[in-house]
Amino acid sequence: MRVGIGYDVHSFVEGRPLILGGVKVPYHLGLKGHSDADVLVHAVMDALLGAAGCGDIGKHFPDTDPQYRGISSLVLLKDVIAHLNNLQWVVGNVDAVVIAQAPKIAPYIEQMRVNMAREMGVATNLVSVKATTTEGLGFAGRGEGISAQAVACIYPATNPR
Ligand SMILES: Nc1ccn([C@@H]2O[C@H](COP(=O)(O)O)[C@@H](O)[C@H]2O)c(=O)n1
Ligand SMILES: C[C@@]1(CO)OP(=O)(O)OP(=O)(O)OC[C@H]1O
Repeated sequence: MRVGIGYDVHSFVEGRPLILGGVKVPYHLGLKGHSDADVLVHAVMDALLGAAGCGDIGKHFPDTDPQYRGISSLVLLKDVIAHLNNLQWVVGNVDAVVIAQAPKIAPYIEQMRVNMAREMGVATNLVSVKATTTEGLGFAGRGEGISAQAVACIYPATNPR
């Protein structure tokens, strides 16, 4: 069994949708990025890649490559899983936290779990998403952006538990 950690931050901008866990969350601001800037999926991918010792998303999907401009991060997540499966790793579970002062994301968390679990080919109960504010402190508290942290556990395909 191996574990990995992921962390990502994106700043708010006007004129883009806010995509978290593949869900379009209603809000007057979106996140800035080369892809759809889905900070939650990015943290999850980095945790998975880290567990397998395979670097990070910037290595696999460079933000200088036009093919990733505006891409859904769920597509990239599916690619990360294919990469891990090729190396004979299977996902045990993922746990993540979204750190945002606003908007309130609790109503959308179940759909985020469903979306990510579908792309990962695992049961929804193996994908956990939580949310917290920072009680007004720091960049998240000032409403400048959103961060996400994730941990992932992977197993050898030959010994999945
Ligand atoms: N962007 C967020 C932040 C938090 N939540 C939910 O609210 C609960 C209370 O958050 P605190 O930071 O005050 O502890 C938290 O447990 C989340 O369920 C949210 O939905 N969206
Ligand atoms: C996801 C990628 C894809 O080009 O672009 P961004 O949306 O800018 O996201 P970031 O978290 O900066 O990671 C880099 C890239 O892999």
